[in-house]
Amino acid sequence: MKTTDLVSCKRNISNQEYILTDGALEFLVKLHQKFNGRRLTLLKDRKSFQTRINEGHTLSFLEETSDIRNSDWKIAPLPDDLMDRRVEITGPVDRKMIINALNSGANVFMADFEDASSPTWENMVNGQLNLRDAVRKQIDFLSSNGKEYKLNPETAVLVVRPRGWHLEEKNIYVQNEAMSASLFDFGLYFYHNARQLMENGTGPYFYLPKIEHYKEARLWNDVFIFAQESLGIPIGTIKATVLIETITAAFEMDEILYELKEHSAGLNCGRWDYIFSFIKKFHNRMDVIFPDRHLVTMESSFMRAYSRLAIETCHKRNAPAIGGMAAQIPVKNDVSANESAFNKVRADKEREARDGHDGTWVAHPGMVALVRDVFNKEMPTRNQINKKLDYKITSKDLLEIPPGEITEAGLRTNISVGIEYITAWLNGRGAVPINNLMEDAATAEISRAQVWQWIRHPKGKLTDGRNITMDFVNTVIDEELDRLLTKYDFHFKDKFIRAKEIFSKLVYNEEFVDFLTLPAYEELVKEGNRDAE
Ligand SMILES: CC(=O)SCCNC(=O)CCNC(=O)[C@H](O)C(C)(C)COP(=O)(O)OP(=O)(O)OC[C@H]1O[C@@H](n2cnc3c(N)ncnc32)[C@H](O)[C@@H]1OP(=O)(O)O
Ligand SMILES: O=CC(=O)O
Ligand SMILES: [Mg+2]
Repeated sequence: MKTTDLVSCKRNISNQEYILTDGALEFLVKLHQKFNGRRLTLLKDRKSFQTRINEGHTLSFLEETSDIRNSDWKIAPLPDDLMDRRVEITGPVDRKMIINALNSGANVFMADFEDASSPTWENMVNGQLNLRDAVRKQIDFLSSNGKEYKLNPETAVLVVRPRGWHLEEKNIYVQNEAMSASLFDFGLYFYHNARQLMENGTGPYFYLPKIEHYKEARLWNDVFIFAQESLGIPIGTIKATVLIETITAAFEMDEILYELKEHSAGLNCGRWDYIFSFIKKFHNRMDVIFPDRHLVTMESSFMRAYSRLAIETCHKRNAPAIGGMAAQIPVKNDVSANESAFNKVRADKEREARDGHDGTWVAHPGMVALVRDVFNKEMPTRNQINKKLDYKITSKDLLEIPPGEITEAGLRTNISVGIEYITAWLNGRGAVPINNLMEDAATAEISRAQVWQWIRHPKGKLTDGRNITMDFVNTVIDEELDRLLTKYDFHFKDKFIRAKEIFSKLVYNEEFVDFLTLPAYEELVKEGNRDAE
């Protein structure tokens, strides 16, 4: 039996044969056979740890790894093209957006299979095809309005973010198991492009999302070693930046850098998932409740503490600490709202640069020049890793609850944004502008998690004293759905209704659902299968 006979592909779309070649499938099978068991065990560990937290266990820095925190070690030296990352643009793996992002003037482009992408089979396969073409500098695009897109001579350094460990790619089965989405995204990009990237003078670079424990970073490191050995590429060629975007990972920053040290390209503050993770991990705790979403900002003391701890930890280990995403994007046809959006992004980036970040993320090409100017002023050198800091952050600082009120407007926004975002996701878009803000899977997670918590928490009351009951939420969901249907002139009505059902289940389900993308993905798979019939 050939190795490729072990794989079955549930969907068939044009051109997938250029990505799912026999060699690539063989590589995916090997990754699956070697690492999927460990992935599943680590996911079980996440569940048992959640049970412990539900029973009252609080987070603290780990005893078992104190040697790693207290001893002197550094990550391996970084390649030259990762030394200056002052502006990093992110975006989905859409063909036009890849070209725009690579041409945007940013130092780095993070091509995102994760928070910014809806994982339809079409998006995932075409994303791989687009990246393959981009790496070979053979990517172009003609839009329906006749605008032509091609790469500039100088482009951003490409970094790819595969999906997180919790997700599966249900269109690919190895024997009777669905493939891990992380191994699928990583494996295909690495297999097709690692050598070409090296010939281009760069390398296979990754962002790693939603890690909850240092052993999950160890798993990635072992995947990297195996992948490099399999293709005969020197160990340490892969470089990966880990997003610190779960509350548990905030207590294990040193450990995560240590696990990946020959492959590490530092840490990034994934602020939106971090807020979500805090609410999720402590959803059962009566001393934890967050106010309206817009009141939880990087100025909130627990968020400032976390980003400062990331910077301090990285610099101690000679690693870059990259800042996060301000959600403001340029506002069309409203000069003062546009100015306000730019001012907010400027203030956010000034704080990050002054605190010691070595670069940061932007959501939109229109923000690149602004953020570059801020970092040029605040950071005249290629990075500021040499700035060794001692912010003296404690567990208590990381766990401080942000103060503030819960309002009816805040509840309505969460419900409306949640339903509108899930609708876009079911339509194949993973990042969308809503109310002049970038919304993606991470920001939408906060919205639905807050509604779940406010319904159940004794302090889940509006400022005027009304309780946030299921009945009240139900009424608001119906009203917001009607408003959305009218706003979109009843286009995508079926999708809105499906999104409302998914959102409602997420907030009514007694057990907190780990990720909204899990039930929403089931819907995508069902729809894909229907289309294929
Ligand atoms: C929490 C996190 O994980 S953050 C990281 C994940 N999230 C993201 O990456 C979101 C990235 N940003 C985006 O997807 C987009 O900016 C959105 C959805 C927020 C707004 O997109 P749009 O409504 O299309 O913006 P807008 O109409 O102003 O775009 C103007 C042009 O800029 C392009 N553009 C906008 N954002 C990007 C981007 N991030 N990358 C590349 N091109 C972009 C558009 O494609 C458009 O190009 P065109 O003029 O050639 O047609
Ligand atoms: O991935 C980034 C985040 O903020 O979440
Ligand atoms: Mg995230």
